[in-house]
Parts: sequence; C-alpha cells; structure tokens
Amino acid sequence: MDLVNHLEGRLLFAVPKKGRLQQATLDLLAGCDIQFRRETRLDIALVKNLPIALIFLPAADIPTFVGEGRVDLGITGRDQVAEHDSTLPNGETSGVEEILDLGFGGCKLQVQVPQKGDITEAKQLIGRNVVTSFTALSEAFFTKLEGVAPGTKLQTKIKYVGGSVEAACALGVADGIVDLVESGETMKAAGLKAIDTVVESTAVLVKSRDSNNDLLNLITSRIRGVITAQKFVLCQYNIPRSGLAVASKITPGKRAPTITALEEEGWVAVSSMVEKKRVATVMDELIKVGATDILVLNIANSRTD
Ligand SMILES: Nc1ncnc2c1ncn2[C@@H]1O[C@H](COP(=O)(O)OP(=O)(O)OP(=O)(O)O)[C@@H](O)[C@H]1O
Ligand SMILES: O=P(O)(O)OC[C@H]1O[C@H](OP(=O)(O)OP(=O)(O)O)[C@H](O)[C@@H]1O
Repeated sequence: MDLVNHLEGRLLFAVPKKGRLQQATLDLLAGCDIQFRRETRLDIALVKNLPIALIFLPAADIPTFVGEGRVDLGITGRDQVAEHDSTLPNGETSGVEEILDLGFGGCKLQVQVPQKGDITEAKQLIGRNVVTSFTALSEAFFTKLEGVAPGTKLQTKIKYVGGSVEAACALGVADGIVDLVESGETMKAAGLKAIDTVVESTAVLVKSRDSNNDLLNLITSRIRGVITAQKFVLCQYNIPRSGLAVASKITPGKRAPTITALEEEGWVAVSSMVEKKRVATVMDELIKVGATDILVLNIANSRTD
C-alpha cells in the first residue's frame, strides 16, 4: 500500500523512531488505545481505530516538522525543541507549542570538562574548543557568557558532532563539551565533570502553532489522562470524623477528597488521589493522625482537569 497517498484527512503525529524516548512513547500510545501496525522499514503507520497517521522521525527532527506545520502533533525532548527554537532568526516566533510535560526522558544538557583539567567554570571555555550535538543552544549559551549581541561571531569555537560527544575531550578535539546527562555514568566513564547546565529536559507533547481540532484535543486529553494515572495513586482510608479536617490537609486530592459515611457512628471513609512519589510519607502522616485501613490503589487510566 502506498501509505503517503492515505494521509489525506488524517492527523499527523510524529513520534521518535529510535532512541531513549521511543519505548515510553509507544507505551503511552498503547495507553491511549492508539492502535497501529508498523511495517518493517516504514516510517509511516496508519492508526486503525482513529483518523491518525504516526510518522516515525528522529527526535531531533520532530520540532522542524511540527514547527513548519508539516505534522500536527509530536513527542520529543524539550531540549530538541529548545535547540530548534534557538536556530530561529531573532524575533521569529516558534511554530512549536508545548502542550504537556510527559514526565519521562528526564535529563540535563550540561557543559562538561575533564575532571583532571584546570577548568572549573564555563567562562574559562571562552575562546576554546567546544564540541556538541546542540550547536544552536551552545551558541546561545556562549553568546550570553561572552556578553555579546546575538549573531555576533563568538570567540568560542563550537563544533558539531552527531554522537559519542563525550569522546571529544579525550581525543583532543575539544576543551569542553555540551552534552546530555541523566545518570552521569557516561560523563564519569569519560573522565568528565559537569560545570554548568544549559537546559533541563523531559519529553514533551508539542503541537504545530496553527493546528487545532477536536481530534488533536481528544488525543491531548487521552495522553494527559494516562500521564496523570502514571503519576498518581488512589489512597483510601478510614478515620474518625474528628480527625477528618487534619487528614484532608494531608490528602487534599486533585480537587478535593471524596468523603463517605461509614456504617460505624463517628467514622468516615476518605478516598483521594496522591502523587506516587509522596505516598509513603502521606501514609506515615495519616497513621499519626488516627487513620486506619489505609489502602493504596493503582489508577489504570484517568480523565481529570
Ligand atoms: N541519557 C538520557 N536519559 C534520558 N533522556 C535522554 C538521554 N539521552 C537523551 N535523552 C532524551 O532523548 C532524546 C533523544 O536522544 P537519543 O540520543 O535517544 O536520540 P536518537 O534519535 O537516538 O539520536 P542519536 O542517534 O543522536 O543518539 C534527547 O533529545 C533527550 O531529550
Ligand atoms: O548520564 P547517562 O545516563 O550516562 O546518559 C547520558 C548519555 O546518553 C546520551 O547518549 P546515548 O547513549 O543516547 O548515545 P549517543 O552518545 O550516541 O547519543 C547522551 O548523549 C549521553 O552520552
């Protein structure tokens, strides 16, 4: 089938074709019941149950396609959006709009130098060689550091490499690099240390500035629901009515806790959404104020404000 001729009338949704963001993105699509089958080697897949076509692209290229309005929606890193926006002529508004922080793919774009060298702050790299895959963001960073107007030729020499950036210092190509750091393992193994942060990033859902329709809003709402479900758990407990006011402060919920009367006089049952990462502390605090029968339940999916 010639897929390109089947795109008419479909919402085009760009997703990473490989790399760090791909698996979490595919899981997210499954959570939204976006069903598709990708033929081997094809970068376009038609969604079976919705008028959507998925376009598999490198994460770095997604902001360009979205920004130029060639695709309507995309998932990529905030760092890639920032890099794309930094290439725009001064004053030009970006065609890429962030709609949602997806919470995964967390990393920092950092200035790194050899652990054993004499450089301890980014300023010392002015006039020296810096290697990166993020040339526009690095140029913007050093423009500020050099205190010159945007567009001025920099003293710092910024060179592009497509990958394995961390090898550049050891090979004598760079005095410092600007590269992504998550666990810090790659940086440590290459004998580097971070001395400054250019951008903090997570995966984001972006849309083209001029794209807006019911399907785009529906997909956004489904994705928001899945992300919320991943981030929150449902906490249920019983508590004497006298302790309700203080317990409600511990579990205020997204809007407000749900309170139900128990058959036992003077007791109520409370049900409230709690951020997963806070749940252990919340349970400790609930015990202290007299809550009993505390249960924590996973949320399979959600639609909340
Ligand atoms: N170590 C990491 N931890 C978490 N997120 C990362 C990490 N490295 C990259 N990312 C995120 O994933 C995005 C894509 O990077 P990744 O290196 O996986 O892309 P790629 O398309 O495979 O490119 P390349 O071929 O250049 O490696 C980055 O822009 C960043 O937002
Ligand atoms: O702090 P860490 O958890 O070690 O992650 C950071 C590494 O991950 C990314 O590279 P990737 O492995 O995607 O390969 P690449 O260098 O070819 O881009 C990034 O460019 C760093 O090298």
